[in-house]
This record gives sequence, structure tokens and C-alpha cells, in this order.
Amino acid sequence: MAGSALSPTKGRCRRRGDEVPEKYLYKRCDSEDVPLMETPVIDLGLLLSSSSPSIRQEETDKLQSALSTWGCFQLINHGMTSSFLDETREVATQFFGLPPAEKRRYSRTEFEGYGHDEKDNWNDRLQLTVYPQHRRQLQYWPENPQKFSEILDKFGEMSVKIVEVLLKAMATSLGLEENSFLSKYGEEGLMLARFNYYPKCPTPHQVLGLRPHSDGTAITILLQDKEVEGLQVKKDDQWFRVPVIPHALFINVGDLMEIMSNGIFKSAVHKVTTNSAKDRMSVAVLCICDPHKEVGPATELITGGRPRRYKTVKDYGKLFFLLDPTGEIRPIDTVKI
Ligand SMILES: O=C(O)CCC(=O)C(=O)O
Ligand SMILES: [Fe+2]
Repeated sequence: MAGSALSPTKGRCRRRGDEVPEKYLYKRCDSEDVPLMETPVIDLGLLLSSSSPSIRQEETDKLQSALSTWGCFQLINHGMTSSFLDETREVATQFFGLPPAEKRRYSRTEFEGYGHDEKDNWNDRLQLTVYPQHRRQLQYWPENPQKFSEILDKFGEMSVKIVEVLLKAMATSLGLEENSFLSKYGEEGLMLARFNYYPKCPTPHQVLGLRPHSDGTAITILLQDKEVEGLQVKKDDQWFRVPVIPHALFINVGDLMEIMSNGIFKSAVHKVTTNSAKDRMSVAVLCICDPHKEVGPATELITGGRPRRYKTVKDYGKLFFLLDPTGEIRPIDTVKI
């Protein structure tokens, strides 16, 4: 819990003479010699290009290939300016830099607010519902820094547009009607912003910022730290470091999209490493299908060669948040056929 004796805050670590509490220690988390991923880069403007159908098609094909191999890509030309991305990073960093007592004013309930929720992750987070708007719990939105809410509001608004374009492009890339995925996301699609803060850690080779997981989302939009690497993605049992591209947003497919695409798109397993020299931050925008809608593989994608691979799910987010923190099972495995 936030500010408890087990929180991985810098102060706590120093007070303990640079000793890391046992529970954070992994037997091995080899972070050396991990190759850098050649992340596919997708240009949002080209996905929308109306003047040249062939350019649009080429970019859509690139998207399809990225998602069926890596399950993720770097998105450029997404409409958020570099200075806005910097401002977002800045307010997040300022919030985590506040005195613990002030941050604890926003201490989380079960889900919403500031805290340290998972038992063995070296991170602090602030989790806020951004959409649907009527589900915002503004008492958890920091008043300090002053611009925090305004920036999150704008980040959310722009993320909605990105989700719309990407979900449509993902559907068309598989030969589906363009609203196939978007209609499952729906008007009541849930958008959560998760601000992550990873303090520097004295024993980075034994400690993870976030243990390996996939997201329980349709897609996740991630704003990475501008300088500090840490995110790694797994492909064919091999870990790869995700490069920092300061003006890009990192997009990954989550379990719900893997389900809807009947396994063609891969829900990327990823983790975050720590380092001894620098703190790291990130902002993950989790885009989750409307919990009232039934979500299953698109019928057109169930074929003789690719039989139905997943059951139909409803409110997968609930199942996900119940199972994922145990770290013992991948929630998606429980809905596989
Ligand atoms: O910090 C990162 O780069 C990734 C964060 C993440 O995977 C998450 O919040 O689910
Ligand atoms: Fe994640």
C-alpha cells in the first residue's frame, strides 16, 4: 500500500541501507544482453490517408503484420504534439515527486487512486478512470500539479480518437467490416489512465518494475519515459528491449483484441525492468471493451483452418483484475478453448 513499509519509494530504500525487501527479489531477471526490438512504426496519418488508397493499404498491411507477430508497434503522427507529450510527462513526474503525505490524499480504494497494488512490483501508480466520463471519480484526480486534470482530460480526449482509428484499421486489416471491433468497445468503453513511477533500484538485476503480464485491454496506449528505457516485450520466448522514441506512443494489443481476432493478433507479454541510476515514469491508457457487451472471436475469423480459439466473455476486465494480481495464471488462458 502507498507509503507503507513495503512501498518501493526511494526514501524507504535508502533508509534500509540500500537493502531491497525480500518480496521484491526475483531469482533471476536477466536484463543484460537483451536485444533491442526493431519495433514496427505505424503512421496514423497514413492509416487515414484518403488521397492515396494504395498508401493507406500498405500501412494497414504493415499494422496487420506488426500485430500478428509482435502484438505491438510505435505510433507516430498521432496528433499529440511533442510539447504536449512532454507536459504530460512533466505533470506525472511532479505528482510522484510530491511529499508522501500529499500523495496519500489520493490513496486508492480497490481500483482508483494512488498506491502500490501488486505485491512484488517495484512501482508506484496512480490509476484513474477517464471514460466513460460519468464514471470519473474526481476526488482521486490530483489538484497538484495544477494542470494535472486539464492535461489528463486532453490526453483522454485525444486517445479516444486514436482508439477509433486504430480499431477500425485493425478490423479492416483482417477483412472485417470497419466497426467490428469498435462496436465492441462501444460508447461505454472503459478508458483507464495508469501513471506508473519506477524509482531507481539498488539491485536492478533482481527486481522488476512490473512482472511479466499481458494487458486485459483491447489496446493499450503507452507514453514512455522520454529517456529511460525499461519496457521489454516477449516474442517466441525471447525478451526484447523496447526502444525509446520520445515523440511516439507505444501501442500494444491486449487480451480482448487477441480474443476478438481469434488469436491472429497477439496480446503482447511484457515486463518492466528497473535500473540503479534513474527513476522512470510511464502513462498507460488502458482501453477496455464495454463490460456489458459480449465479446468473442469475430465469426468471419473462425474457419476450418482456424477454429474458434476463445469462449465469449463479458466483463473480462473483472475476471482480469481478479486473476492477474495473483501472478499465477494468465487470465486469457482461462477463456481458451
Ligand atoms: O511502464 C511501462 O513501460 C509499461 C507499463 C505497463 O505495462 C502497464 O501499466 O500495464
Ligand atoms: Fe502492461
